[in-house]
Amino acid sequence: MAESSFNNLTSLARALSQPKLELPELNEVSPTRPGVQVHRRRLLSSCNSVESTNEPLVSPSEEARVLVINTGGTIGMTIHDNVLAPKANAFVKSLRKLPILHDEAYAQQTCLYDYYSSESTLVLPMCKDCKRIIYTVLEYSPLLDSSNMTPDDWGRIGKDIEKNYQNYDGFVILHGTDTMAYTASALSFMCEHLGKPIVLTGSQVPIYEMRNDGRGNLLGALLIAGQFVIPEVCLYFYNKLYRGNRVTKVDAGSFNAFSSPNLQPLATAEVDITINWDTVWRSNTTAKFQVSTELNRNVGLIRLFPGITAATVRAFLQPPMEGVVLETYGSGNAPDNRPDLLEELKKATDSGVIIVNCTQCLRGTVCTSYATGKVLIEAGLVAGGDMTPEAALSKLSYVLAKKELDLEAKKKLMSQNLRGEMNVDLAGAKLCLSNSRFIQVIAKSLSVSCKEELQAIRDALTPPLACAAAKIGDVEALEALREMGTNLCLGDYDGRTPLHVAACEGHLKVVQYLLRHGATVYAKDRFGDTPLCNAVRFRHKEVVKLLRQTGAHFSRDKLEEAGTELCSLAASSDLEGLEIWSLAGADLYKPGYDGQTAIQVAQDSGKKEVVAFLVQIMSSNYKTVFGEFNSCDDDDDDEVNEMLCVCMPPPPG
Ligand SMILES: NC(=O)C[C@H](N)C(=O)O
Repeated sequence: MAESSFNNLTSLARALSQPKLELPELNEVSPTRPGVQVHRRRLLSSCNSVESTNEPLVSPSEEARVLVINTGGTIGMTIHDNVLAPKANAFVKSLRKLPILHDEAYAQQTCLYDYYSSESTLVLPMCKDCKRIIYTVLEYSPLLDSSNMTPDDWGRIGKDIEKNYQNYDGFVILHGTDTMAYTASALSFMCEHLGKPIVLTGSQVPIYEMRNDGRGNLLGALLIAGQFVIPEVCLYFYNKLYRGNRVTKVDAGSFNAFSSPNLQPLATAEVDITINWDTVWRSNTTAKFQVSTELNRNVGLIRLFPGITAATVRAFLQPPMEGVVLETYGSGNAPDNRPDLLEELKKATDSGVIIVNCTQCLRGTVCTSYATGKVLIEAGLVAGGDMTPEAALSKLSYVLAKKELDLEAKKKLMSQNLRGEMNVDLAGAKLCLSNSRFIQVIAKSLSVSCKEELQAIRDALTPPLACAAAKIGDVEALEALREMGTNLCLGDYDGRTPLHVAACEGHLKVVQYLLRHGATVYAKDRFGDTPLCNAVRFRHKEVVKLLRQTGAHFSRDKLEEAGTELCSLAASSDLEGLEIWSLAGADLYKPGYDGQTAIQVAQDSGKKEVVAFLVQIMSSNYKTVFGEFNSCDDDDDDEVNEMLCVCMPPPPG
């Protein structure tokens, strides 16, 4: 494998040295953004209360938006009758007074509250990279101690994320710590084809107290959700970002309350925030994000202990029980001298109950090294690998709710890795690029000795190599790079990913390949552009369609500026441009900076073919949204006419 990958890379290197081949030109693929943010600028200029500060105003392309869903937990609790309980409607007010969590001067200067029409929208002070993170807090009522949470609450969170998915770059869920590992695990399964970060956090001491861990946890979660495209449900606590379905609460009294025993953290927030990109889950889909709130409640956890009676096990496994996590000893062992117990387990699995074998140990995996483990396979249990009991339970709940699957298919899903919750490939650990000859040869010629330097070379070299392969449409080279462990969602020095480059070039096959192998449609380069913006700019219709199908969308600011862009395309009779903007999701009814819509511009300048073209797209968009209308039906005709009246200017006089 190493040899063939090396050969591929050699041919890639050879291809790169051919004179006819052009390396990606930054100017070509990184358009500037004329006419940006007209709407926000208008608001800014109408804002009278601008106080001058020394800080430069940040254009909205350098802003990220995060939705904070506050479900409760200690972070927002106060003491009543000597006990801690959640306090409603106090959280945002208190954040406003904390300069590390809200920059009031910037909010006033940029008319933040007017623009987002929300008093619950706040803004962090400027980040190191001059980025602003704007966050809106959605507070649930009632706020809950997480001991009171149920799967209904998980469903509510999931639905709120789904509803707001397009409007935010990331999501932070404030949650009590007691059941946070369960919620994080459940959300990780419920969120299908996730492309943006969802970060759960909370605290051990309320944010209102002088010494607390809430401020640091919230700040860290916001910085991660706003700055990095980590397409996972994560949990941030005490300077570490974990995969949500790998954590467990291990300490009731420490700020360091969580542990991820079988997977290293996804990121650490020390002097710098360092993301461990090799561990971050990579999306591999061309499907849109959706939340599945169907969960099966007939599931449970039972912990084996010496002397457990068969009667206890039998009672637990009675209908309506459909799925059970059995917490076993060590590497998945149970007594093999207890036929009564094994018989109860066998009876249950024969009658269709799925029983998953998870270890009681904090660290390690279930395997069949012992006779005492083998008996459980014979009893029909599914091996849970290194899953936490929290993850196994919520996975059961999610999988059992899939009505379209039969029992065998459900069991198979339980033993597969769905969201990085288990490691099923411990034996065949992948060849890592830092071990490959290619990198080693370069490292040697640069006299690199230590692992960190080798990694730095790998991280600097592989994204541009992947971008170069994307530029020439070379899927084979990309495959070779991937097989050697390259993370294809990483960007080059300008944050431009192979997907950006393939979108510019219109290489549909490469785009398809990348989307199935870890690329994210939400990657923004240093100019704030996504692959969708690039595909629109270079007019690659099929790529635009595929990116849209995968859930790509314009940002709020881009949608604002679309009106002006559409008017100028209409004025220059650019039908192709109008079509591609419409395919990319621009609203053809959106007025430009002077209040005119594209169709009005075309009408005023006598461009009949443009008017006809726009009417045609608008009516076919209308049919897609509202279904085919029957021309014999007067009511439907009225609806279409009404629609056309809206987009047409009023008759003269
Ligand atoms: N630290 C906490 O948040 C504990 C609290 N009882 C909760 O889970 O809501």
